[in-house]
Order: sequence, then structure tokens, then C-alpha cells
Amino acid sequence: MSAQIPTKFEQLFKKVDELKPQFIDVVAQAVAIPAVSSDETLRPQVVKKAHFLVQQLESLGFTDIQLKPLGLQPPPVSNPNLELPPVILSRYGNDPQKKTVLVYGHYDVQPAFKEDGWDSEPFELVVDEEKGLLKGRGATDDTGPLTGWLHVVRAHKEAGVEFPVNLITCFEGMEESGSLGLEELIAKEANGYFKDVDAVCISDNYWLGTKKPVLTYGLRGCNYYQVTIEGPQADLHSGVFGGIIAEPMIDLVKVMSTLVDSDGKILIKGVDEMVAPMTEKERKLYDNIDFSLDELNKASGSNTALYTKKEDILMHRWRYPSLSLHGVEGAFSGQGAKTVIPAKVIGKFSIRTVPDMDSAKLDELVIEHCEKAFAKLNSPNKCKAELIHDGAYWISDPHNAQFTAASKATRLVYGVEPDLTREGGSIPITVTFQDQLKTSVLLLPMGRGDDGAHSINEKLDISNFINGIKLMAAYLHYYAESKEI
Ligand SMILES: NCC(=O)N[C@@H](Cc1c[nH]cn1)C(=O)O
Ligand SMILES: [Zn+2]
Ligand SMILES: [Zn+2]
Repeated sequence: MSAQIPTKFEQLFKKVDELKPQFIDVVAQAVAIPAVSSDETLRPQVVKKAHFLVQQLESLGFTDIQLKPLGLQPPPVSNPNLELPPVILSRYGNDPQKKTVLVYGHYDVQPAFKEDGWDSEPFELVVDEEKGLLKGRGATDDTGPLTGWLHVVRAHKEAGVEFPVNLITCFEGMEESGSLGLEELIAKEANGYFKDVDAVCISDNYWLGTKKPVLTYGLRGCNYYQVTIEGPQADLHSGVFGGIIAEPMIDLVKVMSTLVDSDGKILIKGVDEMVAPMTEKERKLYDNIDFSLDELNKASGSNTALYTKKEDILMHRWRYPSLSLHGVEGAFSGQGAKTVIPAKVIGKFSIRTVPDMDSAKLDELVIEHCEKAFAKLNSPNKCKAELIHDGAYWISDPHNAQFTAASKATRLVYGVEPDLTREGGSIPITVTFQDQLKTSVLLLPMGRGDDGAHSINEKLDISNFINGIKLMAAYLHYYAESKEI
């Protein structure tokens, strides 16, 4: 850190360091609540986590705290009376002389089971001081970064440093399941709760690698589909019925195998044609990005990369679509050798979308493709392909007041210029904030590319957590000082 660091940052950063145990304790309490949005039976836990966060906001002096209901979860859903989890709106400061920054985060998490291969219980935060890690579901995605904003407020209060902006929180509990219901809420509040918002900042993605901080200006979208194949009335004995009835699982494997090649090529006609062509200007951007095949291999824990050149890896993560097969509901998946013929199986897959793909057109192509592939099997079973949820891709210009402030903050905290990156993952609501609030959006990641988000042993390095809080604080100060909006 430079010797001329302004006093306010010195005071703030010292306080952040002092409060480290308390900050980690808040993350531990939050991680202990298994707020898995995709598991309908865990919906009360998602709601419990919202209430936990409300308590935290209250104790920090946030005002106008509202738990916004979003109504019932739309189909496909097992329980048609399932309420969506609430969105948490709150503010800290209401000074018309100050800029207003909306911070978005999500308190829901991906599913996690110890049997998946975790070294510890996923919903018990492990604080490993020796390795410098916080380990647990949500540590990096997105419980750790979401709480970061609250810690920024606490550090200001306890250090006696004036908070530089008015802060508005928008924390949702359905991001991992397509942000259902949030778009409508944002549209409704654009001229209400959010009317004075000057900028939106999201901390819900990761550095590209493990060493260099980044600021992010693009995301892929995600359209998530399911194909249901139904046959017999109930699961059957394969010794009694095998070979004499049409098995849903055989049909499903055949249909799913027509979607994508082993080398990642999407086999659905018409998809490639929707992808924006590469320009020379864009091609040059990849040269300056700090990344290597080695980092990808380390993050995946394998040597299974489909591309070896940095440029190819980045292009296929950022600017080309991908299709992933995720799983099969209703299929036998336990240990041992159960000789069952599943009666109904639901295959799940998603497509990461990119400019200029048309989401509705993609749905048509995918559904038609699945129907045709099934028809070719001449099976007496029933097949239905449908969209579960979608979220749009987003790309913006990274040269504005927010990115300038965040670059300055990165130099202050990390002593380096951040790389400007796009992200292969999705945050479905990003584009809605930009369009509805007519503001710029900055993605300011806290964690590293090897954090294992959505995977086993998800972690956040303690240094990233602490420096990430300092980075958030410095960004708010520099943005507050900037002349432009
Ligand atoms: N940290 C962002 C993230 O993990 N986003 C999810 C969003 C999503 C979309 N559909 C299902 N989940 C992602 O998988 O990218
Ligand atoms: Zn996330
Ligand atoms: Zn996620």
C-alpha cells in the first residue's frame, strides 16, 4: 500500500482488520442456514436467512427495511402454492447531497451434500487460518460478498468515518434459480424505492485467476431446460420388464446425446448463426488479459481443458455459447446396483447465451430439436421439453465513473491495475437493473477463480474477504468523489 494513503482509508482499513473475527462470525451464522433455492423443501430456510439478514441490517442502523413478497413460484414446480422468497430492500443514509448506490447480492445458495465429496459439513463454515480460507456453501457465492456490504457500513460506523453515499440494498433469494419474480419488482420500484439510484454494484462473480483482481463488464445469460420422458406407471423390475417395454431412461439418454458433442460443439441447428461475429477490436482485447491454461487446470483440478490457447479458452468462456448436461431427476443415482427401470425421468440441461442470441428463438430451436430427436426413436413413451427459467446476457462499456472509481480502489487496496474481464456465468438480473434504472452496472468481484462456486469445498480466501471489504469501501468513496454519474 502507498505511503500517502489518505487518513480516512487508514482508519477504515485498520478497523476492517480489527473487526475480522466479527465479520467472519456473521458469515458463519449466515452459511449455517441452508438457503437452497432450488430445493422446494428448503424454502423455509431461504426465508429464515432473509430474516437473519434483516436483523443484521437493523442492528447496523439501516432504515426503511422491507421484505418484499414476490408471490407464488411459477411452473414447473411440484408445490403450486410455493411462495417465492422475499427480496430485502433497505437503505443506509438519505442525504440528497450524496450519490445513491444500489448494491445487489443473493442470499440463496446452490445445493450441497457432504456425500458429494466435501471435506467438511457444507453448512458449517470452516475457518482455516493456516490455509487462510473460509470454507462452506455460499462462502464466495454469494453470502461472503453480500455480507461484505454490511461490514463496510460497520467499519465506517466504528471508525467514525462519514459514509460517502446513500446505500440501497436489493438482496434476493432466488438468483440460483433464475431470479424469478425480481424483474417485475425492479420495474415496479424503478420510480419508487429505486428512484434516486445513480449506480448499481454487484459483487457476485470471481477473478479470472487466483492472483490478479478484475472488474467485470459482461456476463453470459442462461436458459435452463428440462426434458421429461414418461412411460410405465411406476418404477419396474428390470428382470421382469427389461427388453419387453420401452424404457424412458434409454430414450432420454438418446435425446440428450443429440444436444452437444464431446468437444463442446452445440448440435442444435440455428444456434451458432445467432452468435455475434468477432471484430478485430474484440480479438485484440484478449491479448492483454492475464490468464493461462495452467490456471484453468488448477481451478478444475484436472487436465481436461478442450482448448490450450489462452485466447480460445477466454472466447469460449465469454463470447461463445455452451451447453451443459446437469442431471436426471428420477433416475437411480445412489451407490450399489439397483436393478430398477425408472418410470419417469427428467433430464436437465442449460445453454449459456451470448450476444446476439435471441432467447425466445433459442427456446423454439431447443424444444423443436428435442421433439424431433424423440420422434426419431419411434418410442411409445411421452416426451415434453420445456424451459425452466432464463436470464439474459449482459455487456457494457467499462469506461465510466464507476469503473474508474473501482480501478482506483483496486490500485489502493491491491497495488495493481485490475484486468477488465467478462464472465462465463450469469447474474440474470443485471441487465434489468441497467435498463429499468437507466444506470451503469459494475461487477466488483471479491473471490478468486478457483473458489469452487457451485462445487464441493467452496471457499473464499480470508485475504480476499478482508481486502474485498476494503475494496468495496474505497470504491464507494472514489465514486462519491467523482464528478460524473
Ligand atoms: N454467481 C452467479 C451465479 O452463480 N449465477 C448462476 C445463475 C443461474 C442461472 N441459472 C441458474 N443459476 C449461474 O449458474 O451462473
Ligand atoms: Zn452468485
Ligand atoms: Zn451461483
